[in-house]
Amino acid sequence: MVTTFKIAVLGAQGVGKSAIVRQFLYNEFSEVCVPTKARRVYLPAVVMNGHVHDLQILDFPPIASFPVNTLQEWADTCCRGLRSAHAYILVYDICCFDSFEYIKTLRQQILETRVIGTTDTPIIIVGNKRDLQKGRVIPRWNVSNLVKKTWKCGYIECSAKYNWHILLLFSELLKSVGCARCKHVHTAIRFQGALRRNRCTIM
Ligand SMILES: Nc1nc2c(ncn2[C@@H]2O[C@H](COP(=O)(O)OP(=O)(O)OP(=O)(O)O)[C@@H](O)[C@H]2O)c(=O)[nH]1
Repeated sequence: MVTTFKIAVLGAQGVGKSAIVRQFLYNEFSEVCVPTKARRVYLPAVVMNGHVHDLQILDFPPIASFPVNTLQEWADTCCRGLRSAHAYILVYDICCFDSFEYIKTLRQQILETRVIGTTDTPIIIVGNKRDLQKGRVIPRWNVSNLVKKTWKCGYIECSAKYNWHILLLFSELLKSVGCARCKHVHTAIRFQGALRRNRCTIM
């Protein structure tokens, strides 16, 4: 049986959302900053412990706010598919305080506006640009403590530039989505590079 997991990647402008997704899917990184103008949809598949899982990764441009209802979601083409995601990756730049404030607000909006019964949708907080950690603005311990203990969310720091912890991020996410057969997902997901690349489409 093939299961599809819909993953929404959100964050302020320039924090590295697209870089994370592209590093995960294509093992590539670009220093060039190309702002995301419209929502991009990638449809890769991952093989985990011998089972194929379809992923729908949605790379969103920065959004003004999380849509409060389906009507608002559909009125804004950039937001489509946001409310029905199975998991959220909220990315901030460890060198930019405002980008952390942005995801803080977004997380609160997600919790307040998601439909009843879906409040257990996993949210993973990602501190990107770990390679620039000399410019870190909030101590790692403080963020990690807040995110894990108070928010009860996963916390991972990564560097899309150096492909550091990118695989870990997606494997942790899939585990938290509740993929029952994914106990050893970290090893198995390494095969993702050989996946159906032709099915990765940018819409
Ligand atoms: N040093 C460093 N630079 C990064 C990293 N990830 C992304 N960047 C750079 O940050 C800039 C923005 O990256 P994007 O992936 O376009 O960021 P984004 O969040 O998708 O941006 P928008 O779509 O405009 O919101 C680019 O110049 C990237 O090269 C990282 O891990 N380390």
